[in-house]
Amino acid sequence: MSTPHIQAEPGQIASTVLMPGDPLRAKYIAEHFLEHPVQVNSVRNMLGYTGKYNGKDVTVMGSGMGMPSIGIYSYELYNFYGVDTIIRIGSAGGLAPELELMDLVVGVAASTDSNYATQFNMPGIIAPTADFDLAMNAVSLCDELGVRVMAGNILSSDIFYNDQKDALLRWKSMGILAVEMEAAALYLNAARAGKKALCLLTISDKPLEGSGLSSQDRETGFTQMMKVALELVQ
Ligand SMILES: O=P(O)(O)O[C@H]1O[C@H](CO)[C@@H](O)[C@H]1O
Ligand SMILES: O=c1cc[nH]c(=O)[nH]1
Repeated sequence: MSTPHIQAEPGQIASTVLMPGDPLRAKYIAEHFLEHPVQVNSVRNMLGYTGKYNGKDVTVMGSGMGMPSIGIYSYELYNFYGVDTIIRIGSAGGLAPELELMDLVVGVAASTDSNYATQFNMPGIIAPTADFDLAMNAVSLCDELGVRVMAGNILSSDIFYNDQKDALLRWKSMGILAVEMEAAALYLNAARAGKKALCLLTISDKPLEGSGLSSQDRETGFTQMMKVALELVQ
């Protein structure tokens, strides 16, 4: 079996998948953290690897940027490959004043400006949420490791360069901690499939202040988040 976007054979994908947006971040994690990594996907260069971490099977695969992209990959992983848990490990723009570059954020819920949820035809507004145990365990692990972390509501936006200059300020005024571009679709696909998801983020930018990390740091610099995510693998 393969899908239009994933060439892996059945059994080549572990029940837990770590998903950075950047496929080169997936390659970096496989090469630096996994034992015996095997490449299981290269369709569209969306690199995926399966290996072991502390004796446990884990797959690391890119999601691409934005909700249409992670919507495709998470749907296929949950529904065609029997994946149980997807942990997104992404970069984000910090909105909460307490957040500094390289701090971690646990996305307990993902507010959004996207229409992704309309396909589910809910009779109201559904709140895309993380798996509670995964979120709690991630915060505990950060505390144990002495990693600075905040947990709460994040924004999954369709728009990186927004013409509405006050949009982020308005989300910030409602307590949104950070902005990224995938978690809401991931959480909704997990809910629909009856599966688990979490979005862990590293603050790579302070968009309201104009500071940010280099592209190289975004590819390889997020080792604390990578370790926390790998420790969450059951
Ligand atoms: O670093 P990743 O995981 O790609 O996440 C963030 O970075 C990209 C934008 O630069 C978007 O995908 C956003 O969600
Ligand atoms: O969506 C994103 C991701 C990283 N940094 C941002 O400012 N926005």
